Order: sequence, then C-alpha cells, then structure tokens
Amino acid sequence: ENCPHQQPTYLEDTGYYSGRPNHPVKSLFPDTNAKFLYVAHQGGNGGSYKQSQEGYTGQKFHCPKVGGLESHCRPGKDCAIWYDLVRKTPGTSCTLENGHGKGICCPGFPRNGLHGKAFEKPSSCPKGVKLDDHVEGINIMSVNEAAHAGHLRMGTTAATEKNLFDNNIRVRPGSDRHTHSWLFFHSTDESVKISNGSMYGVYTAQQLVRRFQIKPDQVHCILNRFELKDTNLFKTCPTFPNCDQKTLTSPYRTINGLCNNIHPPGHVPWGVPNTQYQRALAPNYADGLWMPRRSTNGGELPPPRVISLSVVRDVDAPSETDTTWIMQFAQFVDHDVLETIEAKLADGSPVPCCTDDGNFLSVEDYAHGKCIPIEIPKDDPFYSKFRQRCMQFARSAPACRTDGRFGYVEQMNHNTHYLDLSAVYGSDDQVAREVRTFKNGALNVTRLRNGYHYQMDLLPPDEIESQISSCALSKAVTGIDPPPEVKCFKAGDNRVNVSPYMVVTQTVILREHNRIAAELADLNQNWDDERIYQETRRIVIAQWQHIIYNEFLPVIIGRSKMQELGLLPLQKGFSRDYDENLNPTILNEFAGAAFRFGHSLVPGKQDLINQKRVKERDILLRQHFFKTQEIYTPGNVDKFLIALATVPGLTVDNYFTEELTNHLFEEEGKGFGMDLVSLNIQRGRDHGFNGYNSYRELCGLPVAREFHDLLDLLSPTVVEKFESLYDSVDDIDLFIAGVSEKKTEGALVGPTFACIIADQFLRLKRGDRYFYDLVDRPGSFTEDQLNEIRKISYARLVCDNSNVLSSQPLIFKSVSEVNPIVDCESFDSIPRMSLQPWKEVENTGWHVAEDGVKWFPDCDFPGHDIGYVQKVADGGQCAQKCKDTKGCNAFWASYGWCTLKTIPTWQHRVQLNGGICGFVPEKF
Ligand code: HEM
Ligand SMILES: [Ca+2]
Repeated sequence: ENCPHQQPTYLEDTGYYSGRPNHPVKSLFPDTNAKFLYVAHQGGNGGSYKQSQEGYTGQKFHCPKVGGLESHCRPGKDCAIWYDLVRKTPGTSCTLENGHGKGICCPGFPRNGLHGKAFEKPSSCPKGVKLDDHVEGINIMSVNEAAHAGHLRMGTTAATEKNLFDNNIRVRPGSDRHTHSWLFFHSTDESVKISNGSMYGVYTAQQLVRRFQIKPDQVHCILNRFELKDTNLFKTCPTFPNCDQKTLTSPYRTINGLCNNIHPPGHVPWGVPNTQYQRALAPNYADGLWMPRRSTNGGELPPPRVISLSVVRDVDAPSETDTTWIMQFAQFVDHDVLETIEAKLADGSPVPCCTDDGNFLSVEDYAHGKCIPIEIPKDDPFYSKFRQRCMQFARSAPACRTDGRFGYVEQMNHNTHYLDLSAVYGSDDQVAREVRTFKNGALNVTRLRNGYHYQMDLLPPDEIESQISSCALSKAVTGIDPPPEVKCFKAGDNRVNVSPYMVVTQTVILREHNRIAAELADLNQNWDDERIYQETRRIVIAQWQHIIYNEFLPVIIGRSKMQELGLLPLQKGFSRDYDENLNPTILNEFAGAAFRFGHSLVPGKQDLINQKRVKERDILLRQHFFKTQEIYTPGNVDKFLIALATVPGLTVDNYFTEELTNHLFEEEGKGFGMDLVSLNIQRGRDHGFNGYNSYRELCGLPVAREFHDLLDLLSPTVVEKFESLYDSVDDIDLFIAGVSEKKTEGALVGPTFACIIADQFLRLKRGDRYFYDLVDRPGSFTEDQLNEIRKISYARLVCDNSNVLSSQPLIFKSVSEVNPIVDCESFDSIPRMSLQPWKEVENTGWHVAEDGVKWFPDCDFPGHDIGYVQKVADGGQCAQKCKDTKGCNAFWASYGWCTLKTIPTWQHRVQLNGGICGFVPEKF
C-alpha cells in the first residue's frame, strides 16, 4: 500500500474496460506508474481522464452510455475509435474534468482480439499440381543453357533500346509520361542495377518456359527448384551484410530498415528497400511467369480504359463525417511504406511505350518486353478529341526474388516497407544525409523572409529535380514570370511534389522534427547532433505510428476489424506483440490495388481556406502536379492545411475526379493527361493479380458463381456493367471491384479491401521490432515517455507546426457538436506531449570495472531507495528484475536489454560477462 500510483485494472464481462471491479486481470506491468493513465477504478461514477496530479477532483460530467457501454469525458483523441457511435449518441459532447476544454464521452478501448492471424504464405507449388515428365527432366544444365540464351536476349534488348533512341523514340521531358516515370516512379542507380539483373533472370526463365513448353500452372513449381547461386546467374542479385551486435542492440532503427528483422546470414532481410513485395495470393500470370493475366476462357480481358469509362463517373459524393485529411494522410502513409520500381531502359531512362503523338509502336520496338501500353478505344469520348489511341504503360521492374530462386516475377519496393517515416528521413543513407543539416539534430529547410521577419520553414530545395523539371508555374497560368526562388522540394520520398496538399503534409512533419530537436537540445545540452537527430527521429516515428493506429486506421477499416485482429492501440502499459516470424513486407495487392482506394477520395481542386474557415480560392489539380509554387506565397501553407481540415472528404466508390482520369500529369497546353484508373487496372494485371473473386475467397467472403452473386456487395448497376464487360465473374479486376464494394459498417472501404489493408497493418505492427509501444526492446521507450507519446494527435501536430490557430480535435473528422473547433492553445482538448521524460538525469552511481566497462551496482538509483536485484533464469538468457524497496517500480531485462523505468532517459544494457549479469549505461 506504499505504492501511491499503483492502480488495478478491471475488465467487465463485456470485455470492455469499465469502472466495475469484477475480475481483477493481470496487467503486463502490475507495478507500473499509472500517473498519466486512464484509471478505470475510481468508484462511483467510474473512471476519469486524469492528466496530471494537480486539480484532480474526479468525474464531474455525467456521460451517457455509448453503444451500451459506460462512457467518460476524455479529450477527443481518446475517442477516435468510437467516433461513429459517439456521433450518433446524444449528449456526448462534454466539458473535461478540470472545467477547461471540450471533450467527448466515450468508453475505454475494447479488449483486443488475440487471434488476429496474417494470411498464410502462398505455397510455392500448390497441391495437386503434377509435373509433366519432360518438365521433371529439367535440370541445372538446362537452366544454364537457358541462361545463355537469356544473356543473348539481354544483347538484343540493348539493340532494341538503341534502335528506339536512334529513331528518336524517347520520352520527352515535360510530357505526362515523363512526369509519371521520372518524377513519380523515380529510380536510383541501385534500383536500375537490380532490375536489370533480375531482367536477366526473367529472360532465362522465359527461355525455359518456351523450350520445354511448360504449362502455366507448372512453371513456378519447376523453376523454384533452382537456386540462382547454382547457375550462371549467381552474381545478378545483391547480397546483404549480417547484423552486428551494435545494430542489434541499437535503440534506433537503421535508415534502410536493415536488421529490424534479424535475418539469418546469407538471407535477404525483410522490409529493406529494393526488395520484392510479398503476395496475399500466388499470382495469376497468363504464362505462369510474367505475362499479364488473361480471361479464364483464355481470351483478352477488356481494355482498362474501357472499364474505366464504363464504370467510372466524376460526380462528387461528399463524406458526411470525414475531412479531406483522410485522403491526404493516406497518401502520405502510402509514400512511407512503398514505391514500386518501374522498368527502365538499361541506362535508367524512362521506357517509351507509345509514340509521342499517341499511337502504338511497332512490334520490334516492344521487343524488350517492358511495355504493355493501354489501348484507348477509337470512340473514347475524351481522348478521341486528341486522336490518342495508346496510353503509355511501362511494366514494373522485376525484383530479385527473396528466396534466391527462379520463379514467377515479383515486383520491387523502393522504400523501406516499415512505418518509419522514410518519406521524411529517406530510405537510404544517401538521401538521409541529403536531408540533414548535421547541426543540432535538425533537418534541412528553406527559410524565406516575408518583409522583416522570417516565414515558418519550408522543405529544402531539390536542386537536381528542379533542373530536370521546373516546379514553378508558367506565366500562362499565373500571369507572372516564375519567381527564381521557386524550387521543387526535397524530402525522403521524391513524390513530395505531387501536389500542394502533399507538400504541406510533409512540411508539418519536417517542422515537428526540428521543433522537437530544438527542445531536446535544450533539455540535454551535452547531446551531440547524432544523438539529437536519432532521439528526435525515434519520437516522431512513434507519434506517427500512434496516430496511424489510434486515429487513421479506425476510420479506414473500422473499429471491429481493428479489434478482431488486435490492432487497437493500448491506452496504457506496453505491448509484447512483436513476432520475429511475421513478415512485415508490403503485400503486392496492398500496393497495387487495396491501398489505392485513396484515388477515389482525391478532390479535383485543392482549396485555400483562411483562419475564419472562409474559402479564398481553389486551384485545379491538373495544373499543379509537381508544381509547388503556391507553397511559397506567405500564408498559403496554413490555408491549405485549414482546407484539409475543413473541406468534407469524399467517399470510396467508383467515382474519380476527371483530374485523375483524363488529366493525370497533364502537360501544359495539351488538354489531356493520363488516366489513373486505367493505370491501376493495368498495374494489377502487370503484377499478376488474381480476379476479384479469388480475394473474396481469401477474405472469407462468399465466392460468386454468377455475376448476380456479387449483388451482396456491389450495386446492381455495377454488376450489370461488369457482366457486359467481362466474360466470367472470375475475371473482374481487383481494383475496380474493390472500390465499388458496399462499405463495411463503420469503415471507409468495403470488406475485401479492409481485409487486405488490415492484414498489412497487422504485419506493420507485429513485424516491427521497433514498434513504438513494445517493451523490453532496444528501441523501447520508458513508460513515462510512452504515455507522453500517447497524448499526441494529428490535430496537435498541425497546430504546433503551422500558424493555424484552431482545429477540431479529431482532424480526420468533420467539425460537429462533439468535435468542435477549439483554439490550438487548448492543451486539454488537444493535448500536448511533454519532453521532460527525455531529460537525462545526472548519473553518479556507476562502478567502473578494470576493463573500463561501467557496471551498475544492483539497483542503487540516484535519488531512489536502494533496491535489490533478483536474478531470474529466462530461457538461458540473462535476465534480471529490479525493484526499489517499495516494489513500486520494476524493470525487466531480457533479450539482453534492460529498460529502466525510473530514470527515463537511461537505457541499461545487460551484459553477460563470465556468466554475471551487469548493467552498463548506454553510450550513444
Ligand atoms: C494527388 C493525388 C494523387 C495522385 C496524382 C496519384 C497518382 C498516382 C500514380 C500516378 C500512381 C501510379 C500508377 C501506376 O502507374 O501504377 C499512383 C499509385 C498509388 N497511389 Fe496514388 N495518387 C494520388 C493520391 C493517392 C492517395 C490519396 C492514395 C491513398 C491511399 C494513393 C495511393 C496510391 C498507392 C498505394 C499507389 C501505388 C504506388 C506504387 O505502387 O508505387 N494515391 N498514384
Ligand atoms: Ca518506410
């Protein structure tokens, strides 16, 4: 009873946290310091949200039941997952307990389901596939012979490519195709090298398939028997270093994600850039290898543009509950975790797939196999005006297979697969260096004067991109000459310039990094640049992950799906969810279809709205792809940010703005651009996705035998359209059916996309050794630090890093009675995190051993009672448990690590030294 902060937690029969002390439940950390936690056990009226020790008076506001559950008044960010219910329940707008600031009445978080399972890995040779005798006979000699032929094919490809060049068939800078290939699907020397290498493997496999007439269903089974290293192709794929002790025990993730998952020596690590996507289902390539899918009856599938034209309409369907932020944040998440690498010419330049005037090239010009251009129908109501028959489409680059074997083609991700803000910090060391100042942990910025004072920082310029493509607007659009200071912006992901909304989104995080870095430098004046940068990066990534799982994902897939898979964030304590056997790699179907749902949410115009929330003007998207000039006008960053929080979002459906379906990346003066819906459909075929029906099966939904079986999830009009377009119900493309699905209750997407997206976020949480709420990991925070991170909301980040003066607390949600606009200074309604727990405490209690290693004697913490060390054998690992004499504060050591909870910023490594456990202070 000497432990003042120790609070038991109870679970009600319903499985929800509530105020009734029924069954005491073991919490992970029974002794943890509960100062900042939601406390469920306060008798009488139940719990209350307790922000600090001061002014605590208990629950004042009487909250109605929400969804049949007891609810309490809390800051909006603690009710994000309940928003759909809260909005429908009268009387849920409340005043927070200290009388300052608006809150929301909602229950505590439901208990997470424990049985969320990721998809099974598709088998490399499905049961029941029997190999023909002559296929069984293929041996390593046959493979090497094919490799020889593959090598010759590399030579003819070079000749084809030279021919294109000599005949002046190129991708013209400034054209829509150039923007798509060069600015959007950017590549590096490294990725070009890898994809050229894997092209050799593809050509070799194609030779084998042709020579032995291997049937499509047998292709992968036989090819996958052969390892590259046993053939002439042994040098074509990169190798990766092993994980050294320093990396394994570092509290900071590596920039490229290497050793986040600890890979066995010689294996390809999971989640690092330039590695393949994984698949939810084994692919459906027409030849079993790389040819795009065909209809189940062997015929052609309908051309993507025809599907786009028949199913897609440009009519706004505004959301009743979401803001435009949902769309914009989703795109930012996408840019964190993936960027597909497109096939390039051998020298790395974009592959031309149509003539510059919109016609098909000759058969010889396609001999490299990198193009599958999209046919535009002659009577296309839009493109016919411009006599366009061919829409440019280069295939995605083949990846080096992670299994090191031959097999069907996989596609490649240029970014770290993890949720690690690589879109800000870079996915490789070079970019990471380019965005840093190397002073006081700060990132590079552009600082411009506005009269006598400086504007808030903008992203730094990308000098190289600015030379290739001016990000300035032409005089024809603005009426003035492009100002010389206008540059493309530089960030960790090159798609930052895709639109002004994207730029402001990245600007907020850039400023947050520099804001935190400055504060940390102030708190810990002995920290050097590297330490400040890494600590700041760790905090900002934790905020990012918290916002994704607390505020964003519940909107996309809904609370019940989150709960079912165990994706709800914890409100207190630590998680032990990490599973080293769960592959965090991005799913191909997530990148190529499901997470493209956002395209349906993109508004045709981006608005500028002032502090009074009055719209000043808007800009037409087609004029602003990779044109960032608007950002330079003082005040505009704020106006775009306010617009994102004000303009109602759209709904996911088969309505897409014409800016994307006719004018994507439009070259000024041309009048037309590309069609993103066609690109998405063609990309699905390029990547070998199965028909929509197969994913229904994967997701446990009824498999449709006839078109009308689809009426459970698709509207009669859409089903009718599909029936007229496709020969079979098994042929329907995943993307277009996915966006057309009826939405799941409380979710933004339908059940098939929700299922794929949920699986991905399960992997990104449980497969990330540095996930922010994990315990006992090198990257773990102390509990005090973690509880500060949990205070963060996206509204707070926008408030703190702009001149925006007010916001609704749940910024992904429209303003309403429960989600009213409040001043950015209301720290109760939109809580702020304190960095005090990151202040390093003077440490004197070290015993320096002869070898110079500092040992920590037992648990004699400065300023704390003398404690004791208890040695616990833990699976042969060195593990210790320390308690202070009152037993209130405990810390565990396992996995060779010990996280000390009483002195926040010191992390203590446990060293095995002649069998003795000891503590060393972490040296950064
Ligand atoms: C201004 C708005 C947007 C533009 C101009 C845009 C443009 C594009 C383009 C050109 C592609 C590549 C298409 C292809 O050739 O396969 C693409 C892919 C993609 N988009 Fe968008 N998009 C926008 C918004 C969004 C949003 C809001 C989301 C949110 C979920 C999103 C998610 C994705 C994903 C996941 C991919 C796959 C990327 C890859 O494979 O590298 N996009 N987008
Ligand atoms: Ca990443």
